[in-house]
Amino acid sequence: MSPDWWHWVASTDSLTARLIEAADGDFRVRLLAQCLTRPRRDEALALAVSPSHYVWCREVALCAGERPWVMARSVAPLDALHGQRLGQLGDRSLGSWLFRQPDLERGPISVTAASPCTLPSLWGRRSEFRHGRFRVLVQEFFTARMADELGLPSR
Ligand SMILES: C=C(O[C@@H]1C=C(C(=O)O)C=C[C@H]1O)C(=O)O
Repeated sequence: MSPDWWHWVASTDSLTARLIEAADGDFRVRLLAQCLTRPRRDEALALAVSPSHYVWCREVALCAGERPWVMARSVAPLDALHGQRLGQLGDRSLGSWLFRQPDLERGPISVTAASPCTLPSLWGRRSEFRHGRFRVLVQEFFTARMADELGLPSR
């Protein structure tokens, strides 16, 4: 992986904050879906939950203006979701809420070249955030559009 991509994929601070800066403030979260659903098999494994148990799922496009730079899919087990009021996030960034939690912990970031989302992406990463008993697996896929617009290499 090139150092330019490593700067994005391996960062442990808020991706939202980095995107706001890179997009010169013209950053938007486009909510694509927010629902209760069964996790994908790899998500169930990562969260150590049964694939038959429902999870909270949120899919967004993190955009510079109208142009998707990152596609994100976050899934959280329901048992510790109560009282987190994430259903009202709407087009506010999940990160803007996560990084306000004083006891936030972030697990290791795993990287993949695969991308299950529709838009072509060059790199994907995922990590688990914890805040008390609350856990959320956050998966982000960096699009080829972002690479083009930021002059990032193809790998
Ligand atoms: C975890 C963060 O939040 C980002 C925002 C998301 C959202 O609004 O659903 C999802 C994943 C992240 O890319 C972050 O800012 O690092």
